[in-house]
Amino acid sequence: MASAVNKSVLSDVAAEVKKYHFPLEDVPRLSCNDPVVEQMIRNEEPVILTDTNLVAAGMQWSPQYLAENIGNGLYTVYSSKTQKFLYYDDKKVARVPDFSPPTVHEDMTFQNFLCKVNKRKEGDRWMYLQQSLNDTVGPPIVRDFTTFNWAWISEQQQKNKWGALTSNLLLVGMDGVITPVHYDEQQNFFAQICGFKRFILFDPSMFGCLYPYPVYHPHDRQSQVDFDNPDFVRFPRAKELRGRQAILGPGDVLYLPVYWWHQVESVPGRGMTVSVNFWYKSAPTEKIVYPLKPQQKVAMMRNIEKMITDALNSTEEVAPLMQAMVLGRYT
Ligand SMILES: O=C(O)C(=O)C[C@H](CCCc1ccccc1)C(=O)O
Ligand SMILES: [Zn+2]
Repeated sequence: MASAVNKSVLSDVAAEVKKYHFPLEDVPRLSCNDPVVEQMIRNEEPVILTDTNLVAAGMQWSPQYLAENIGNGLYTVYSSKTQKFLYYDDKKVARVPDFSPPTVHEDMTFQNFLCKVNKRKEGDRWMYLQQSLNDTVGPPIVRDFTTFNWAWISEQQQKNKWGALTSNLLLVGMDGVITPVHYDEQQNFFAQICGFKRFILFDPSMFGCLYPYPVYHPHDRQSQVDFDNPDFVRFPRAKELRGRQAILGPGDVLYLPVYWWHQVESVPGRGMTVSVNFWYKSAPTEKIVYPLKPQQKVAMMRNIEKMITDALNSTEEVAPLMQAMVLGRYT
């Protein structure tokens, strides 16, 4: 089945995207009927699926269509002085005294968001609407939502023993916006509807090269490494990074396995992007099998960090204690 996005457009987009200091290999683009796909999802390997028809009627969700049909509910719109939208957890801001949020978010109607985007001038803040779909959306959107390919995605959920669908995040970005490299703790089927998104992916074993913020920090799960200006003094192992790239066009779906690092770029010059993700709780670990998977080691490190921080009841004492435990003893 011909993939919805044609190959020559994809190679044009591939030539346009930014180059970074690390090598990238292409993520395979396969039909969801290809038997290899089932194995890749089972093995938690990223793969682009070209013909799931996952969002079905949602393929008509252009920014204009959404403005006309989504109703007058309020949506969370992030704005940033730069193209980067480094996510932060509001609930953890209090614990880091001099934390200055890199973005601000404001609730507004979809129509107001689109109006602000259309009249934005050079030098104005960049804007990115990121909102979980809920029942406040207008009836046409609810109807489109029911046409999603729930049979197919529920089959993936069951076959891989994933937990519940936790949310569908609606993402509407100006072209050029970037979500810097981070990992999530959920399985993700990411559906691209409008425009082109370039994913840079790193497998979970690269945790040591990406230097995530402390777990208690508002930027928990985000890397401290700035790909546009990597500080190889503070983060020397960033030099060892080797990644994968997935360029998604309208109709493409990326299977993004839990704990896999990803940076998401709305390709400049290719129009506003509209995407919907499907976040699922990951399968519970039934039986511990050795050697442990990198994902399990990341989960362990997170638990240990939380335990030590809570037990010390102070963030300043975490590093000295862990250094005393390891330096000169295990290194
Ligand atoms: O679907 C995913 O996982 C993505 O990262 C998609 C990404 C926006 C996600 C925003 C976000 C980042 C961290 C925590 C919660 C929300 C994009 O498409 O720009
Ligand atoms: Zn993410």
